[in-house]
Amino acid sequence: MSLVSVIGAGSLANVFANVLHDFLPEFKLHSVLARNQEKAQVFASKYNCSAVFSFEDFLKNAAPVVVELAGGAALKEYTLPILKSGRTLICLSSGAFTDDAFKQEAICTAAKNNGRICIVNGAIGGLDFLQTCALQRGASEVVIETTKSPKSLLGAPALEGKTLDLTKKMVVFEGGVQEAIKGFPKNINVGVITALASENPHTKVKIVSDPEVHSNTHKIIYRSALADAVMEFSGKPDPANPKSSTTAALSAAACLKNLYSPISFW
Ligand SMILES: NC(=O)C1=CN([C@@H]2O[C@H](COP(=O)(O)OP(=O)(O)OC[C@H]3O[C@@H](n4cnc5c(N)ncnc54)[C@H](O)[C@@H]3O)[C@@H](O)[C@H]2O)C=CC1
Ligand SMILES: O=C([O-])CC(=O)C(=O)O
Repeated sequence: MSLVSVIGAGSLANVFANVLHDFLPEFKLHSVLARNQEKAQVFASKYNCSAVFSFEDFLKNAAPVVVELAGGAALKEYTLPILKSGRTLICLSSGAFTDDAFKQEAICTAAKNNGRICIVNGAIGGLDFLQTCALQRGASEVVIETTKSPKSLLGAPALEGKTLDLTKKMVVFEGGVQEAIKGFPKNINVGVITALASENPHTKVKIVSDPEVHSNTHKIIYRSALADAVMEFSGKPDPANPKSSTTAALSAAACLKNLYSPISFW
């Protein structure tokens, strides 16, 4: 049985733990690092793992694979020490890697210490295709259009002081990935990973608020001399947190499964 530790005891961490418990009995949750003590105790007793509240204590005893399901700030704070300890870090809040200096330091730290960073597909798919095409570079266009209901977008820093029309479809953002993740840190990690996997820093992001939708939809348009693709992913918002699609947590579980499996799908 392989052990895994998680950072965060929120919506996606619970989905992840459930999937492990119900469908991947070859894995056992070892520990959870959390901020909210009450949530963490409930999580720890439900999934029979230990709850830890200090990162230093967590790192001393963490499993060889750590899964981040906590947010960009947490990922930035914990990535380097986790990699220095030679562990594998599976991460969801990959928007943190728009900071190029941080990304390069993480890669160097992983390389030096036999650590590993796995950026998962999260709420989308197709990172394999984008990375495959990036081997010959030169994408002429990469666009991601994300559509969510207003309640999935509310609370985003970019919307502060603005009125979001709760009755009409509207474009709430158009621009680059850097600006997008700053303005919508809990909504557009998928935009960052699209840009990273396609190695296209000019990836364009459009975010649409649509009161009529009941899914989080991400449409990726990729064009290059080598191949064109249109990929659209529509996932149900997690009932506990409508900002996040439930499949994002499943994607971390699938990544974990691939890490240990004699057969993997790339
Ligand atoms: N790549 C992707 O496709 C997606 C990525 N995400 C990322 O996953 C994150 C988690 O999503 P949810 O579970 O829905 O959010 P959530 O808000 O339900 O849960 C996050 C949990 O992490 C905890 N947390 C925050 N900072 C922490 C820290 N420094 N140490 C320990 N715990 C900490 C919070 O207390 C909270 O319980 C999102 O913030 C987002 O960055 C979410 C959806 C899709
Ligand atoms: O869950 C989703 O649909 C996408 C998301 O929040 C993100 O990429 O941050």
